[in-house]
Amino acid sequence: MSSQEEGIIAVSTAVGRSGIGIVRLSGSEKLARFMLERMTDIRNPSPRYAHFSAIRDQAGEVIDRGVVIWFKAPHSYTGEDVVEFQTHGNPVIQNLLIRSALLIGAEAGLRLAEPGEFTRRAFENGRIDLAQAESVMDLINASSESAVRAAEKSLVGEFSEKCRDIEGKLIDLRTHVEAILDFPEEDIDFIKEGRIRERVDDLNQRVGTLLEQASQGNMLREGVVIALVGSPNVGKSSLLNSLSEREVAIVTDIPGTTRDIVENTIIINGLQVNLVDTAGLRETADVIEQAGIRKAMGELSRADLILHLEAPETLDSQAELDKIKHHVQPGTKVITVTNKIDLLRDVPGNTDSHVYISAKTGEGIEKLKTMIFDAVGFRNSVQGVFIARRRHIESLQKTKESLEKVREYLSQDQFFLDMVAEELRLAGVSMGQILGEFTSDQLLGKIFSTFCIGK
Ligand SMILES: Nc1nc2c(c(=O)[nH]1)N(C=O)[C@@H](CNc1ccc(C(=O)N[C@@H](CCC(=O)O)C(=O)O)cc1)CN2
Ligand SMILES: Nc1nc2c(ncn2[C@@H]2O[C@H](COP(=O)(O)OP(=O)(O)OP(=O)(O)O)[C@@H](O)[C@H]2O)c(=O)[nH]1
Repeated sequence: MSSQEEGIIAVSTAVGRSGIGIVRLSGSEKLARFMLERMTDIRNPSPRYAHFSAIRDQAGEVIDRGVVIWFKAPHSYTGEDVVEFQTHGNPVIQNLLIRSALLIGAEAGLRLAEPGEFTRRAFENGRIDLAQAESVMDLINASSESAVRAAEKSLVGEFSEKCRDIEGKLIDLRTHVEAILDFPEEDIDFIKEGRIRERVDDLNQRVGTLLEQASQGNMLREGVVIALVGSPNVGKSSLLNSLSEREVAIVTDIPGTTRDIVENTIIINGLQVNLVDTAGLRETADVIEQAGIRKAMGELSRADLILHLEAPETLDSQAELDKIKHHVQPGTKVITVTNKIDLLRDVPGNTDSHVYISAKTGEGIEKLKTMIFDAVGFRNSVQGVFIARRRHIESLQKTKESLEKVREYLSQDQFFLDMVAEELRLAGVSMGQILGEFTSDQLLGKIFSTFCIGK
């Protein structure tokens, strides 16, 4: 286990006042013991024992009394020696503690941690792979219960395990193919009887399933953007509330209530939906409103779906819809929603792109949810969703492309086994990239720099 020369320290809990706040440091055993001796009254530290002790500054003055835990390498989060100072949650205490720790420990190689550096060390020490490291941050940022569950699965390594399994199978298969290349007479049946084909198909299917689960996971992570189009008073805020798992918007009967709320995030059955309310997009001379409009326009261009909301008394919003369509990607799906059907005597039947609802009574809301999920490709019934990132999806797609190429080679009467082997190698490399096996320092830097300090 490569223990680094430098030790790092940071506040690991949210900065602010709270019941308890944790400052932690990670480094060599020598540093950990030295810091414990200088900053606490603990004389015989036991690993993983919650010592209650005074925590002292460089002059021996008590800063606070709290729980101090020493995690002895390799049994810690980073795989190095870790010391946690669990104090009262006050930023003044934490600053004092860190300042003293740096004064005491700088010569022994202690410095402030950079964002994500604890987790980066955990990765570099082989405690977790890159996909797991990324899921730590995804877990912290998860905004729905489904996203938390999916991130937790990735963090314990369920996603990584599937990737590693596929990577291993790709290597086995390539090794086999290369052996045949070297000794053609050895296992010609392997090719003739199509057993190689079987294994490629099996792998392709596994990658496909994983790609589906990862895509769902990425949607849980990033959410989707929905543009809401509709005349004043059609019931946008009411719709938002009935779609949402909690009350979000203010409902009034004064037209124009939502004028300056241009964005709203709601959770629908675990999916984070960023709703851009285009009511705010009316032409205006107001500078502040214009700024809000520009922001909304930026969001709009990424819209995955347009919800076009009408009410029986305002079936005239076609022009507005046409205007919005100019600002989104061509081909963005549109669902027309007629609200307030509780006021109608006859309600027309739903179609694939038109649904009749009442935000007031809740009628049609479930149907609308289903239509939204269909339109954006979210299936909250998919089992075993892992939190995943675009980076992972791209790697899985590359693996799939390579496997498709192999299938194509194999379907020809004559093919070159070395080309098959090479494509299998490429497929394996793509899988390894998910786990961080061949990741450049530059990419690692980029990934960990988006973490918070102390993580
Ligand atoms: N107080 C505290 N809570 C925390 C963390 C922490 O660092 N400190 N974590 C930080 O993110 C998370 C938990 N992550 C952790 C991961 C591994 C180990 C650890 O000591 N692992 C040892 C022992 C395992 C065992 O006893 O079974 C090991 O893996 O060998 C600790 C925390 C969330 N809660
Ligand atoms: N009968 C009936 N009234 C509704 C329904 N949905 C909303 N309303 C009423 O319509 C009025 C406007 O609803 P809001 O949700 O504030 O409409 P809005 O589109 O957000 O309005 P602005 O943002 O102000 O343009 C309120 O009085 C609601 O109670 C519905 O399904 N049936």
